[in-house]
Amino acid sequence: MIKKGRLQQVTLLWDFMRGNRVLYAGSIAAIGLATGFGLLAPLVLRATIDSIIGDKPLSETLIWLRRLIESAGGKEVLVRNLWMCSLTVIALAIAEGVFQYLKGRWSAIAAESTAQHIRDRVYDHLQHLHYNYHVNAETGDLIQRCTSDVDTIRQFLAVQFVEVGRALFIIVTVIPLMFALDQRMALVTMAIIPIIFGFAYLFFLKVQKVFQASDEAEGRMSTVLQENLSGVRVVRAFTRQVYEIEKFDQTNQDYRDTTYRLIRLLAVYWLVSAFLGMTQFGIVLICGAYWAAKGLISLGTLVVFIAYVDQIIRPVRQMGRVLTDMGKALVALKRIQEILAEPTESVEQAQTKPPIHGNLEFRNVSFEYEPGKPVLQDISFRIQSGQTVAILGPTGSGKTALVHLLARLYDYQQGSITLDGVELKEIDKHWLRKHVGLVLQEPFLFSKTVKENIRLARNNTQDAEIFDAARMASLHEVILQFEQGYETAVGEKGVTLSGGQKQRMAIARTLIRHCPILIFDDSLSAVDTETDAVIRHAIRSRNYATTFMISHRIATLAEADLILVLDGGRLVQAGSHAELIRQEGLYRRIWTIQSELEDELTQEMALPEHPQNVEDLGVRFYTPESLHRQHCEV
Ligand SMILES: Nc1ncnc2c1ncn2[C@@H]1O[C@H](COP(=O)(O)OP(=O)(O)OP(=O)(O)O)[C@@H](O)[C@H]1O
Repeated sequence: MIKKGRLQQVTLLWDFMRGNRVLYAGSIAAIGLATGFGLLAPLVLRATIDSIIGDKPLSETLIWLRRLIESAGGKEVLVRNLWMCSLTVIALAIAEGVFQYLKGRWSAIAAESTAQHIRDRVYDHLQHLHYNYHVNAETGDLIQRCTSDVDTIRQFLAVQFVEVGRALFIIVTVIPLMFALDQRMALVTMAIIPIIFGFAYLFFLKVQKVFQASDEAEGRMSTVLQENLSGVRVVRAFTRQVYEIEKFDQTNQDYRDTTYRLIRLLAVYWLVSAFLGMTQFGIVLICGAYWAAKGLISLGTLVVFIAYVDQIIRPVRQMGRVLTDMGKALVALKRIQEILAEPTESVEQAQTKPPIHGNLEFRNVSFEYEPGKPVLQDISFRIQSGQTVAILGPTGSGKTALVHLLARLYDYQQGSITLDGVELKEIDKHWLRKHVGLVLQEPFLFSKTVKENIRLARNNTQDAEIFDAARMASLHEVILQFEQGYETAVGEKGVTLSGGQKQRMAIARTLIRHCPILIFDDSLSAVDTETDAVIRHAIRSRNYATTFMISHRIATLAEADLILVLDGGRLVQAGSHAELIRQEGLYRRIWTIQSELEDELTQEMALPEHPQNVEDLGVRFYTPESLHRQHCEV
C-alpha cells in the first residue's frame, strides 16, 4: 500500500506536471514504439533463418510477417534477395532510433518546463511566507531545495519516468509474445527475472534512506558555506578562519561519506544485478541450445529468445535505477512540499484599506513571538499624525518588536492598536505596508547600482526625486564623489560602502516612498552624531510623517515629541526629554553618562597635543551609545 505521505508527493508531482502531461504521454508512447520496433527485428531474423533460408513452412511464422513476405514476392524472391530482409531489419532499427530520439526530446522538454514551473511556484510561495519564516529559515538549505532538489525531480522526469512506460510495455507485449512463440523457452527466459526485480526493490528501500541522508548532508554543507560567505567579514574580524574551515571540513566530510556509501551501494547493485542478468542469459543459452540441438525449437526461435532475454533484463535491471531515482525524487518532492505546506501570510477576508494619516494609539498591547515568552507587555501610548516618537531601551527590551507590530510583520496577541481610529489587525497588510516606511537595523543592498538600489522602493521614481531623497539622507555629495556617481555598482550587501553609507542609502530608499509613517530601527547607529542631526532635521523639515526612531543615542532622541523607555518588554517611562530628565530613572541615567562622556571628549579634543581627528581618538569605539549599550545590558 502507498503511504499517505508518498501519495501526497505523487499527487504533487502530478500537479507539477500540469501543462506538460501531453508531452509526457507522447514520450511514453514514443518509448513504447521504439521498444516495439526493437522487438520486431528478432522476429524478422527468425522468419529469415527458419522459413526463408531454412525450410520451415511459412504457416509457422506470425501472420503479419507472412503477409509481409507474400507482399515482397514470397519465399522464392526473398531467398534470392536476402538484402531485403537485412534492409527490413535496418529500417526497424532506424524506426527504433527515431522514436528513441523523440522520447528523449519530448521528455527533456517536458521535464525542463516542469522544473521551471516548480521553481516558479516555490519562489512565489517563498515570497508570500510569513516574515518569521524567513527570520528562522536557513538560506543555504532553501537555496538547495529550490535548485538541486528541483534538479533531482527534473532528472527523474527526463530520464527515468518514461522508463516505467518501457517496462510496462515490455510486460504487456513481450511476455505474451514469448509464450506464443514457445512456452518452455518463455518460462526459462523469465526464471530469474522475479529475483532481479525483488533485488531491485530491496535495493530501492535501502538506498532511499542513504539518498535522504546524502541530500541532508549536502543541505548542511550549503548552509555552512552560505553563512560563511555572507559573514566573511565577521569571520575575518574575529580571526575565526580556522574554526570555520574545520566546521566546513566536517560537513564536507559528512557529505562525502554519505555519497561514498551511496556509490558503494550502487556499485554493489550493478554488480549483483549484472551477475543475475548474465546467469539468466546463460540459462537461456544453455537450455535453448540444448532444445535446438534436440529439434524441440528452431534456430530462429533461439535467436529470438537470446535477443529478448536482453530486452527484458535491461529494463528490469534498470528498474533498480528507476526506483532509486524515484526515491530520490520523492525525497526532493517531500522537501519542496515542506516549503509549500508552510502557510502564507494570511490574507484575511474583508480587510479594510482606510486612508492613513498616522494617528496611533496603543492600548494595553502585549505580544510574544513564542507562546509563554512575552516580549511586550501592557504597552499603552498615543501619538498624533506628524509627531516623532523615540524609543530607547536595553538590548532585547522589545524595541524592534514594537515597530514590527506597526507594519503587521507580526500581530499582537492582546490589547489594541488603532491607526486613525481603525484597529490595525483589520487593515489590509499590503495596504498598511505601502504606508509604513521601515528602515531596518541591518540594511540590505542588492547587487545593483546606487540609483537602482534607491529606486527599488518605487519603480517609477524620477531621478530628481532620487537625488532629493539622497540629499535628505546626507548621501548625495558622497555619491557624486564616486567615479560613476549614481551609476556606481554596489556589490552584494553593498560591500564597497561603509556601514553609515549603507544606512543612509536605506534611508533614502525609504524616503522616496513618502509614507505617512516612517520607522528608523537604529538606522543611524553607524552615522556620526553630526550627520545624524543633519539627517533628522532634513527629514523633519520636509516630512509630515509620524516618525518612530529607535536609537541608543540621547542626542537622536531628545527632540522627539514623545520618548518611550522600554525595559524587559514593559514601558517604564514615557514623556518628552525635558520631562524625563527631571525624573529618576533609566533615561536620566543614560543621559547623564552620555553627557559626561561628550564633555570629556570635547575637552580632550580641545587639548593641542591631542589629535584633531575624531577617528584617531577611537571615538567610534567609545561613543556614548556604545557605553550606553554596555550600561543597559548590565
Ligand atoms: N523572530 C523571533 N522569534 C523569537 N524571539 C525573538 C524573535 N526576534 C526577537 N526575539 C526576542 O524578542 C526579544 C525582543 O527583541 P527585539 O529585537 O525587539 O529587541 P530590541 O530591543 O530591538 O533589541 P536591540 O536593541 O538589540 O535591537 C529578545 O529577547 C529577542 O531574543
